[in-house]
Amino acid sequence: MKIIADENMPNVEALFSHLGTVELVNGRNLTHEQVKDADILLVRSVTKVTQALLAGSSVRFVGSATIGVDHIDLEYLAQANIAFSSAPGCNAEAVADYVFSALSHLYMTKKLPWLKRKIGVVGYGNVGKTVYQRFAQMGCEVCVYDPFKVPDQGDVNFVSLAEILTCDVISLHAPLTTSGSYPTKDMLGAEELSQLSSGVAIISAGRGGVINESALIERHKQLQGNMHLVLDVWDGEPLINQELAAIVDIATPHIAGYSKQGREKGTWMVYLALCEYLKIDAPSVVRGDAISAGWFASFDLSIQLPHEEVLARCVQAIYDVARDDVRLRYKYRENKESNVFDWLRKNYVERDEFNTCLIGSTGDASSLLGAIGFSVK
Ligand SMILES: NC(=O)C1=CN([C@@H]2O[C@H](COP(=O)(O)OP(=O)(O)OC[C@H]3O[C@@H](n4cnc5c(N)ncnc54)[C@H](O)[C@@H]3O)[C@@H](O)[C@H]2O)C=CC1
Ligand SMILES: O=C(O)C(=O)[C@H](O)COP(=O)(O)O
Repeated sequence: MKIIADENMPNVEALFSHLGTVELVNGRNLTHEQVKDADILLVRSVTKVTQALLAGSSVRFVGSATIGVDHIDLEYLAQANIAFSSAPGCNAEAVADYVFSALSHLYMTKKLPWLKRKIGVVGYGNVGKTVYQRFAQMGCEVCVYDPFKVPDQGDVNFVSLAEILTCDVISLHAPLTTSGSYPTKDMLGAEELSQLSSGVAIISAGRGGVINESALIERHKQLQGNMHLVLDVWDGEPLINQELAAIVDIATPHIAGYSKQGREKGTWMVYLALCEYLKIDAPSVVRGDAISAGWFASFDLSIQLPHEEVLARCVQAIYDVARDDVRLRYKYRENKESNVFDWLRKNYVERDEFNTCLIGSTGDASSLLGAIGFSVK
C-alpha cells in the first residue's frame, strides 16, 4: 500500500510505516502526478484536496491531521467514494493556549487588564468552547456568538453578533465558509468593524478571510491605532498583507494550533481513523507513545495573587506568543519571499500545551491557572 504524507506531520513514518510505504511530500505543492498511484493521502491544511488533484488516482482514503476542512472538497470525495477523516479538536487546547498567551502579552506590554473586561467569543465548536469555558471558569464576563448552536446548552451565554461587537476582547474561532445561511467570509467587514469601540482587542486564530483586512486597516486608522490586534491567520496565505502586519501587536504564521501535543494528536487521530477504515486493530502503540509529555513537569507557585501578571508569568514560561511574532518580523525583514511563511511553519520551535504542566500549590492564582488550562492537583 502506498501512503503519500505531508512532511510536516509529526510521527507519520513511525505510526504508518507498518501499514505500507510512506512517501513524504511538500503539501503546498502537491500534484496529481505525485498522488496518482497512491492508495492513501495524508495532508495538512496547505493542500487543496480537489477533483483536479485526485480524479483518476487510486487514492481511496484521505486523512487531514487538522481541525479545519476548508481545504478539502468534501462533496467530491463523497461522490468519488473516497473515505475521509480529519482530526476534530486535536489542537483546540493549543489554540486556547495561544489566546491566553496573546492576552498575557498584551497585559505585560500594554497593561491591558483583560480579567475584568467583557469577552466575546465567535464560534462555539471545539476551539471556541474551550476558550469560552476557560474564561467562564475564571469568572470573566464572557459571551459567545454561534448561529448554528441552539442556546439551550446549560448556562452558556449565547448572544448576537451585534453584542459581540460591544465587547472589549473578541476572539474569533469560526471556520471559513462562503455559502449557507451564515457565511463567515468577511464576517467582520467595514460595517461590523465600525461598531467596535476604541481600545478593543481582537484575536483572530480561526481562518484568514473572516475579517476583511482592508476594512480592518481602515478602522485601525479611524481609531488612531487605539486597537489591539493579534493575527495568526491571513487572507491569501502563504502571502501576508505587510501593511496589516506592520500595525498589529502580534503577527504569527498560522501556528496557533502548533503545540507539540496538538500536532501529534492530529497524526494520531488520522492514524486511528485509517486503522478503522482498513478494519485492522491499531497495534500496541498506546496514546502515551504517540503524544509527548511537556518539558516542565510542574511549577510551585510562591505567590497567590489572582492577577494578570502572575498568570502571564506562568503562561509565558510555557509559551510566549511574542517569540513567534519576533521570528516572523525578523524573517520578513531578511527575505520578503512568499516562502517565509511556510519556512517559519516548517521550522517551528516546539512548544508544549499548558496542560502538560502541573501547578504545585493551591489558592486563587492556581485555581485561575487551572481554569486557563494548566493541570492542578
Ligand atoms: N490558527 C490555527 O492554527 C487553527 C485554526 N483553526 C480554525 O478554527 C476553526 C474552529 O475550530 P473548531 O472550533 O475546532 O471547529 P468546529 O468545527 O468544532 O467548530 C466551528 C464552530 O463555528 C461555528 N460557526 C460556523 N459558522 C459560524 C458563523 N457564521 N458565526 C459564528 N460561528 C460559526 C459552527 O457552528 C461551529 O460550532 C476551524 O474551522 C479552523 O478553521 C483550528 C485549529 C488551528
Ligand atoms: O487544524 C487546523 O485547522 C489548522 O489550522 C492547523 O493547525 C494548521 O496547520 P497546518 O495543517 O497548516 O500545518
